[in-house]
Amino acid sequence: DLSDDFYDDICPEALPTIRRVVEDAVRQERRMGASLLRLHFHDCFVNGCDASILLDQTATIDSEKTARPNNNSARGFEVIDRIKSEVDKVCGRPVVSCADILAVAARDSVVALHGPTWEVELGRRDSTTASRTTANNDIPTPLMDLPALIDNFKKQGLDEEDLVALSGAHTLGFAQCSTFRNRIYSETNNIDSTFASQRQANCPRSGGDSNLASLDPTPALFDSKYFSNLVSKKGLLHSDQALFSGGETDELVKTYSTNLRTFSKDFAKSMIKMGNIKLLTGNQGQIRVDCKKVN
Ligand code: HEM
Ligand SMILES: [Ca+2]
Repeated sequence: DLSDDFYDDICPEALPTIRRVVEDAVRQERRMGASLLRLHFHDCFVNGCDASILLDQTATIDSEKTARPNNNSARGFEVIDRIKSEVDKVCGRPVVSCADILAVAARDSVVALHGPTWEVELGRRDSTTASRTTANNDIPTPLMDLPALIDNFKKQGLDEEDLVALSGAHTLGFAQCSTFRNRIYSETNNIDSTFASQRQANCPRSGGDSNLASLDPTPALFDSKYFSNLVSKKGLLHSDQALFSGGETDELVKTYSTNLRTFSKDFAKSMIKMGNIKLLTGNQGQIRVDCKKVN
């Protein structure tokens, strides 16, 4: 249903415009690349990649923005709005969907932070609904163990290799103290003790909930440090370390920890797969004029 040349005839300037705005935003704040990548993930895991995450709360819209995984956490919405208005301007009319913008912005963000590129399949349409409940239920939590993560991804049609490769997105960006406090204070087995005390310095037992720590040592560079960190028991989230904790994904983590080329190739492949979860196409849904609301 999708094709990589979907906008070539109707608006050839669409993709270069998205890239320009993303590059601009990442130049101003490198973390924005991570945030945009995560938005696409949180969109796709809730009823497919249909830009449902962008809808604001109304009498009829059950906004996902305040769901637990997104509230005070998901960011980059203003950049998406800027992209949408520039793209609609250059195209002369609203022909590019918000869901496609999220998918392309995620790819361009990875590229801007020196990661791999891939062809984004295009032609997604935007939803007319959102679901806070589904966001709460279907987006994985940082407290999950390996079997729960595998199960969670399986429900989206993604396998264990996708889980490991896509978790490698945590080579970019930051997490708040509240998401890893339990790990650095209460876990003893599978955590490097020096790493735990270093992280405790900026994440007290109580308070400082939103203090940030980077998910790997190089949060603005797409590299394999996330995986080498896991091998040395320095994963920040419980769910990160779960991928290297004596289970069936250990071998793949080890492979990625020393092989950026393999990780990059598999990441790109799994991003395409994630970007194809349960899409609206053809005349389903709509092309929103304003990504924040239904037409
Ligand atoms: C495997 C299950 C996953 C869990 C449990 C998880 C959980 C989390 C948590 C708790 C944070 C920190 C949020 C905060 O403190 O505000 C985070 C950040 C992030 N996640 Fe994940 N995540 C997962 C998979 C993914 C995937 C598949 C992607 C993208 C393909 C992704 C991309 C990111 C990025 C880029 C950040 C940093 C965002 C920023 O700095 O703004 N994550 N994740
Ligand atoms: Ca990194």
